[in-house]
Amino acid sequence: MRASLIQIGVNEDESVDSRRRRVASLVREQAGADLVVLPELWTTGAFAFESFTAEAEPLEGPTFEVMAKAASDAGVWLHAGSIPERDPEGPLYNTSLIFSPSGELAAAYRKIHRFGFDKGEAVLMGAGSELVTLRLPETTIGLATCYDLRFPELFRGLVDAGAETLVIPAGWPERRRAHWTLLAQARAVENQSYVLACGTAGTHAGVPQAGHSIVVDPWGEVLAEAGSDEEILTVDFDPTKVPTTREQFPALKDRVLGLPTPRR
Ligand SMILES: O=C(O)CCC(=O)C(=O)O
Repeated sequence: MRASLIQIGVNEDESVDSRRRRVASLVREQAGADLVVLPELWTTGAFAFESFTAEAEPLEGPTFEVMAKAASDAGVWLHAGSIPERDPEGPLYNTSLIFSPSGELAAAYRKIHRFGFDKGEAVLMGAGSELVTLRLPETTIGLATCYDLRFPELFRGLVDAGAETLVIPAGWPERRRAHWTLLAQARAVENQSYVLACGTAGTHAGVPQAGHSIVVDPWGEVLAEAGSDEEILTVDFDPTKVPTTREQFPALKDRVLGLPTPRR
């Protein structure tokens, strides 16, 4: 299976519309890949809090339209990263969109763990509440977004729901790049799954981005890693390695569920 992670740069000197068009043409160039992945909130930048409200769009808004077409033009499964979604009856959400090769919306995932503690995304957006997996022809993907990477229980839930390949768009800052790489490998090893984590390049809202998109196999080996600049990271991987790894080293079967919480 071939995946292309498009690590685009988000810089304020490019309008959201031009970026949409540019990204769509990069997606089209990936014809021949099975799965294409984009970063988190790439229309605005994950740290451009001030733009979230102005640039928020309905699920089936301009990004949806352009990305659905790009997926069908390229004939690829497209994880179109996430958008600031405006729910007509609720708050904004950080929502990932996945399109089939015919341009149909196949899944949407609202980020569960919002980043920022008492500011930014954590106060501007609502929290998703549903785990999302999706069967592709060769693997079942499980969805998570950026800060979610810090919460192993989410990934256990995805594995219980059948996930074999964990796909994680992000706008992870350079300052904590070591955590990004370490956690991507940890999630792969502990869940005996592939991890496809697509970061952002450039600097937006004064926050230098880590880039370093990464693909890790179920044994924890890094198959490919990008640098900090714009880059398309293309990798061929064998999805059958997930069941093989889980069979040959069946640690997931040794989980002890429902451990009592310690007394304080
Ligand atoms: O957890 C981190 O260090 C970064 C998370 C983040 O930037 C995000 O979720 O947007």
